[in-house]
Amino acid sequence: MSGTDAVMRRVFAVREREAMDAATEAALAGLAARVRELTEAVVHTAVDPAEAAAVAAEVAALAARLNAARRAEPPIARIGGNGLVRQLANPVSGALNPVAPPVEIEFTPDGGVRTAFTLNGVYEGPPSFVHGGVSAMVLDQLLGAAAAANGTPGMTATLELRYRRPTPWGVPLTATAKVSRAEGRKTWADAVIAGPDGRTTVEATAMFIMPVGAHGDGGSSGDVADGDAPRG
Ligand SMILES: CCCCCCCC/C=C\CCCCCCCC(=O)SCCNC(=O)CCNC(=O)[C@H](O)C(C)(C)COP(=O)(O)OP(=O)(O)OC[C@H]1O[C@@H](n2cnc3c(N)ncnc32)[C@H](O)[C@@H]1OP(=O)(O)O
Repeated sequence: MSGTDAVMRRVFAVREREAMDAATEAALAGLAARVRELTEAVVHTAVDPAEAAAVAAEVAALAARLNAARRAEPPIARIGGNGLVRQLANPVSGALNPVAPPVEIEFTPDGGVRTAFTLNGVYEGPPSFVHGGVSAMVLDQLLGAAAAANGTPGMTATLELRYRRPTPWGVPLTATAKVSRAEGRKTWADAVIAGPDGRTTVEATAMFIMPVGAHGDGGSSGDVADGDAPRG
């Protein structure tokens, strides 16, 4: 069992949530994808006020249909049979969360992580560019995944950002992250986002700390971290 698996067992399996079956997961991922389209349509629509009000009433009715059966907490899925879980509604990478772009993170052979993604106008900050807080959110997740890939996951303790150039929305972006150092409960990692021309737009450095409860003292941190478990 890897170090990450061990932490996952201690931290994420603490509070039992009912795991979702694959068929429900696929159906809800499809729903979330349509809601992303809806959100994008809401941001860009130029319909008249009466039409906007009519659509609002339909959307309210749809929310009521979904609320007819509610989970108390966001959904998880089990990985294998050993208590490991994956958070399906993570706000960065969760396929079941319409707020997530989603950013799909791959683990690379060099021990780091990478992703190729596009952010649409929903994530605009300065006109025609991505909101800096959205870039920070993507980088926090990516850096956290790099720490996990290194077998030394943790909670974000510090996150430092250097915005070198504006990040455009609506074009293909790439991002990578890798651990630079791990010492005791602390792990440092670096990440960058690059535009379509390959030039860096944002650089980030983070330090993650593994909570004491997750460090084999038999206790628990009492809650589920907002990470998304590595696939597989
Ligand atoms: C947990 C396991 C996760 C597992 C994940 C597995 C799979 C993942 C897969 C896929 C990717 C996941 C991607 C996730 C991405 C998103 C992550 C987030 O958004 S996390 C939410 C935001 N962060 C918080 O809310 C933290 C809030 N803070 C805390 O919970 C604590 O402060 C914590 C755990 C960070 C530290 O608490 P203490 O009680 O363990 O720390 P003390 O024992 O006081 O200090 C230990 C050492 O660390 C330093 N330290 C503590 N906090 C520091 C800080 N904020 N900055 C700098 N140094 C700090 C101290 O000075 C001390 O240093 P000296 O050993 O004396 O040298």
